[in-house]
Amino acid sequence: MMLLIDAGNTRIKWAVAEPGAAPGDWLAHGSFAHDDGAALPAVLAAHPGIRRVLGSNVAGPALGVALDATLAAVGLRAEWLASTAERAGVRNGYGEPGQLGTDRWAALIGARRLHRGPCLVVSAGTATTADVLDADGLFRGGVILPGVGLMLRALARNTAQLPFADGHFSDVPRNTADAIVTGCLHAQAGAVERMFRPLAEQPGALCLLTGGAAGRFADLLQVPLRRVDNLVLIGLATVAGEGPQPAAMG
Ligand SMILES: Nc1ncnc2c1ncn2[C@@H]1O[C@H](COP(=O)(O)OP(=O)(O)O)[C@@H](O)[C@H]1O
Ligand SMILES: CC(C)(COP(=O)(O)O)[C@@H](O)C(=O)NCCC(=O)O
Ligand SMILES: [K+]
Repeated sequence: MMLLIDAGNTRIKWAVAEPGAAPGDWLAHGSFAHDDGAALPAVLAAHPGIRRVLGSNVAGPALGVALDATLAAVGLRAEWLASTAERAGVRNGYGEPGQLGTDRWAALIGARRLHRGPCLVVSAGTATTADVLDADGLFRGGVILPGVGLMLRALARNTAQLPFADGHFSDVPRNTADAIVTGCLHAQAGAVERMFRPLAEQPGALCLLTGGAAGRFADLLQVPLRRVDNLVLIGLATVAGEGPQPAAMG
């Protein structure tokens, strides 16, 4: 039994799976806040059969140290994914491969497992990322923008008159809350659709959309779309299926 951990900037997602399980076929899964010190011990207590832990952490070394300490208390040592030049059939086109967020790297690996054609891998979390994956498994590059929640908070924090908006999408907004929410959702959907344009003419091109905020703008996207829960964890499970990590870090 293995534990997969996706530590993002807002929260930590986890899943327990048998080695070799189908993508997304978890025995259990969930999420917890960074400051919820009781959550991981509870997961470990509920699944005493865990023998291997694979993780991605983009939320900083302090969180990694805390997670490592909790795991060490039950005799486990996490293999933290590093972004490398090549892994599980995906080649990393970043100028410096190690600079790529490990959650993006894992999501690309998961996407390659789910779809063999050209793919735009979109992760809507704290930040939104849209990453171009070629049909032959080359990650060409991608974009990072503030996620939906961050965009909304930025407007509320940095203006005198704008509230934290709890509005709805509208074709032509006629109140402040709807104007803000609609603007932020257009920004997200627009970035995705613009990044998809170069792929659109290629046969089998698909946008894979994951992340906690995906539901806020999925319906707006005018691209061939597949929603996937926990694509990062699927990528980590794929890496686990390749055997021991070459360079475990953390
Ligand atoms: N239960 C939830 N807890 C926290 N964020 C949530 C929840 N449900 C949806 N969200 C949205 O999802 C975003 C976090 O998504 P997630 O993919 O977990 O991000 P990250 O990987 O950056 O931690 C939040 O910014 C928020 O907009
Ligand atoms: C872009 C990110 C902040 C996304 O983090 P998330 O929204 O998943 O918490 C993260 O992947 C990251 O810190 N990346 C490092 C820089 C890069 O990928 O180029
Ligand atoms: K993200």
